Amino acid sequence: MTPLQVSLALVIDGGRFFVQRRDPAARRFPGLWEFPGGKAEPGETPREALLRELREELDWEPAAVAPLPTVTYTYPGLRVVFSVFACAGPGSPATHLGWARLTRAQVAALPMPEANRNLLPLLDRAEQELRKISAGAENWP
Ligand SMILES: Nc1nc2c([nH]c(=O)n2[C@H]2C[C@H](O)[C@@H](COP(=O)(O)OP(=O)(O)OP(=O)(O)O)O2)c(=O)[nH]1
Repeated sequence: MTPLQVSLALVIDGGRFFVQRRDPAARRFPGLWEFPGGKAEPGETPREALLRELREELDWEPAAVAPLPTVTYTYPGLRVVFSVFACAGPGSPATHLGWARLTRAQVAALPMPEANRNLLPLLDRAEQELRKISAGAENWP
């Protein structure tokens, strides 16, 4: 099974994570909550896919991006490799979907796709990794 390459953003502001609600009419995981991101296009690096998805989905560009460990998850008939990045920056993501900024505990209580349970440990590391790469950066925070 060729894995699907998906880039995801843990967008952090004030210790809270940005989540959005999938379309209730979506083919897969209708109405569940998720992190912004999506499938990489052929030839794209995970980071390029991330930045494109954030631009397309949220009209937003992060000022700081920190890579987190990759997570692989196998759904029935679908293997997904998640390239996860902690992101922060000024401005507000804009989406037509329902959205919220929530604490880690609130995110953990949301109905999300199965795979996301394996992403939760990364929420603890996200802020820490961002601080490391943003040390000295002017725009953040
Ligand atoms: N964006 C996002 N996708 C997720 C999360 N968790 C999770 O299992 N996924 C899955 C759903 C999709 O199969 C895939 C992301 O692909 P996508 O966002 O480009 O595609 P899509 O919603 O149109 O989904 P699909 O019907 O094409 O599979 O990863 C998550 O937190 N965020």
